[in-house]
Amino acid sequence: MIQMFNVSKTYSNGVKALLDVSVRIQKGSFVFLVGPSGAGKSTFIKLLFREERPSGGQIIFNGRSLIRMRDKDVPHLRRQMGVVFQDFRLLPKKTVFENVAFAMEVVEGPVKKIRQRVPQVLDMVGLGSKANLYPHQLSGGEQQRVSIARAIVNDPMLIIADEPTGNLDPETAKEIMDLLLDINRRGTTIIMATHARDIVDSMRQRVIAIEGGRVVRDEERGSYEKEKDTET
Ligand SMILES: Nc1ncnc2c1ncn2[C@@H]1O[C@H](COP(=O)(O)OP(=O)(O)OP(=O)(O)O)[C@@H](O)[C@H]1O
Repeated sequence: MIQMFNVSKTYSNGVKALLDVSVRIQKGSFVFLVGPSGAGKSTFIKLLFREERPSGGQIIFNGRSLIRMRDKDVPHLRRQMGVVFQDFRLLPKKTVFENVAFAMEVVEGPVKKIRQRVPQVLDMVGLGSKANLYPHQLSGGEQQRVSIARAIVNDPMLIIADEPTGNLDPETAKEIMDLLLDINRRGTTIIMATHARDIVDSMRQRVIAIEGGRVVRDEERGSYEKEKDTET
């Protein structure tokens, strides 16, 4: 579903955030993106979302080149993706229902479908009874559930999550991971950038490690850090 060929990104200030990155991500997979602060994880994610353009190389999403894609086609691209951030990014003056409905309104979903779909998705993330509350009336974990509901409401092919558990305690983080895994099992591809070593080590999914802008490790059932060589 995603192919990156020799992708590099140099920002206008000369910082080389990514260098010669080539990866292929299959539809339906769950991928962790790990690496130290400043390694290039967020840049990787921004390129997929076409928030940034690469300086070199090629990116294919669902058969289409993100390099050649015209700006007017970017909203259509983004409709196929849901994004989840560390800081939730909910609209504070809208209720839970309205926050999720808003994501459908911006893509001009019909009112009838919105009324049907939003409660369905809120039930799925375990917030069926909190539809009329405002974000400040929710716990951090609940706010992240709203942001996940918003990310999946338009039934995207891909969820991109940038440190989704970064602001949550370990138990709540685990619940959020169970929810993401559940969404993945229903067929949605998930790419998650994280510093959460315990989560990565317990889930044993594909791990792409980036350091200094380069992919230094790519393992099918990987761990947060390179496992020590047991041979002597
Ligand atoms: N808009 C920008 N302009 C200039 N340099 C940038 C910009 N965004 C990121 N960088 C630089 O690019 C490099 C990679 O940053 P990036 O945010 O991709 O790292 P990261 O792995 O996501 O880090 P973190 O784990 O801290 O979020 C860093 O050196 C950063 O300072």
